[in-house]
Amino acid sequence: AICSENELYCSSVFDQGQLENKRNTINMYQLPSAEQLSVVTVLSKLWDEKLKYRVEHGGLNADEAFNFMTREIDTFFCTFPYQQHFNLCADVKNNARARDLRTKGNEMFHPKVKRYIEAIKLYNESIACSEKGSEERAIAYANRSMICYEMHRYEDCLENIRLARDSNYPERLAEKLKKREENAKKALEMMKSAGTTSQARKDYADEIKLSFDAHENAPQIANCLELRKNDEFGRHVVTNRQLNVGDVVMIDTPFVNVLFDDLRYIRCAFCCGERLLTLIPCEGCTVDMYCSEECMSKAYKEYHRYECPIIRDVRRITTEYAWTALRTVAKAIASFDHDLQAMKEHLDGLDASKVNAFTIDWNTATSKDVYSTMHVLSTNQNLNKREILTYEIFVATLIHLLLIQRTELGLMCEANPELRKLLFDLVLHYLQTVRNNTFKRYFLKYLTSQPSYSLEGTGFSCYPLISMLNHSCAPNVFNLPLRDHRSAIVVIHPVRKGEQLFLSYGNDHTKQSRKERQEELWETRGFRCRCKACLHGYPTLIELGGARETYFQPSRMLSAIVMQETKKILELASEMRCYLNDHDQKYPTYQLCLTQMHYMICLEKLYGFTSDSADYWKYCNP
Ligand SMILES: C[S@@+](CC[C@H](N)C(=O)[O-])C[C@H]1O[C@@H](n2cnc3c(N)ncnc32)[C@H](O)[C@@H]1O
Repeated sequence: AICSENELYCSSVFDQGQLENKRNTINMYQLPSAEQLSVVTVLSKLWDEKLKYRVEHGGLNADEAFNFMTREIDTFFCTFPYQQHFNLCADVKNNARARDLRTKGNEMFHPKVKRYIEAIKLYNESIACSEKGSEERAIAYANRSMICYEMHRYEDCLENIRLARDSNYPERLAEKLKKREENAKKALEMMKSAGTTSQARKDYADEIKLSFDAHENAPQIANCLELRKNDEFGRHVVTNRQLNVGDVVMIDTPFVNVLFDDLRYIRCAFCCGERLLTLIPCEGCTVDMYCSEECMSKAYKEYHRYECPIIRDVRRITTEYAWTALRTVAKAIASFDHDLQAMKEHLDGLDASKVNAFTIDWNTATSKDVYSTMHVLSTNQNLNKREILTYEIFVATLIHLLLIQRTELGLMCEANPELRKLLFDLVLHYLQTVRNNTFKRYFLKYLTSQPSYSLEGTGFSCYPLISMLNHSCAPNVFNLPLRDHRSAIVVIHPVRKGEQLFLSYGNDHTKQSRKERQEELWETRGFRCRCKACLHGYPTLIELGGARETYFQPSRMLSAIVMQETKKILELASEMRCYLNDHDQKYPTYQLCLTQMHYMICLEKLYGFTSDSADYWKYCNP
């Protein structure tokens, strides 16, 4: 209903061409759904009617414009029926919906269909929607055990049987479950005596380590790295010794991590591990699922108590950037033992010019110290287009209202306007830092159609140390997400003593033209790139002579590497490393660029997340 109402609303305000323009203007937020679009369209109307005219014709300076926009948006929320318009409502468990989802799962499980992975995802959603201790939940667990059995995952099958019983599995069906349990135990015994295991077998390299001694105050940084500052790049990291391809110079732990929506019923919301056969639900919302009670309790303690009552609405109507900002606020408040006043005093005394991830002593750092390094990340607010800033104020106002209305923060701020304002400032601040300092994490997803793997996003992460690295469209280091949540910075192009380390923020000269990169970085991150590739006009891979198919079919390129055993990939990576070190002066050539890409894929396979799905498909249809 909201979609058609919204389209109706839009068509009364804009013609189709204008509407397209609005969508494009804010396309860096990658707004895919009609519900998210409705935020943009409401905002567009507001922007066109009031803000744009005043901001552009009112002769307002930056501060005045900011205050004017904040006031106007505030007034808008006081008068506009936004609750109905955005269909905002508390997230409650719903057994009828859980039953519907389970029925759809059963259709996927049917012997003629056998789409087990789809069935499991539907059962997981059904479990997330069902009430605690309900028959709906118990049956969904039992159905999941049935699929585990079919996939020869007997330990997971037994775990689901246990979960079903704990959730009051109905007596009338108990016999069926008992039989399955006996069969699973027998099959497991047989496997054990045959020396095989029913669970997925993993083939990974040993844990990655720093290639040099660590900094005295920071065990996660090689002691050759130094933080500098200049007008051109702001803060940046240089090396005081030569670095070669393969050197590992940082291993950073993200301050926040969010999982993308399409993985919600496949991976743990806290540790991001792929656990689709045994996920358990948060009891407060229908959004997050976890691999264990331990992850669930850590998530709740670290951030979820503030997210739980609002996350479904926030996810529905905003974007990944907004969820990441919300999580940052929640984690920040938790770092101060949920004492907003203490947090305010800390922030009032914080000298942002003196604090960063290189100045604190990580050996003794408290959660407040770590939080401070996040708080001082750059925002580029001065460079932001006014329209983007308006969008951010709009989303911050919406999230702030939801936090006040539905979480314990409402009570904390009730009698204290200063704390209420602090909360708004924090949401807006993190919306801006997140856009500037967030990095996408990847995993190798199994593709049944090839069969092979492709690199897919798992979610967003924001790091204290990695955020000090600037961008280059021809980067010399690579951000490698590790399986334990952390990320390693690995050299992919030799860096001479005194030179700066550069990451790619996702815009590489091999894939995009200079114009495309410049525009995208300006739109999404708010800066004009002045890297070597932009200054010297480095060509794309296709311009360098690459065959179109090789480039546009990365999965084929991947399969040759990724389907190999770990030992073989280690050998390949070693050969590639030598080639990249020996020929760096010739960069960029087709062979060097391609080898660099292949080298990064080897690292992903050796140290990153790989989809477990490869192990399931032989028992079912894609
Ligand atoms: C993740 S932060 C990097 C650290 C940042 N220099 C600082 O002082 O906090 C990203 C910001 O650094 C600046 N930056 C990064 N790469 C750049 C580049 N190639 N050219 C110009 N500015 C860049 C931009 O302001 C960008 O928004």
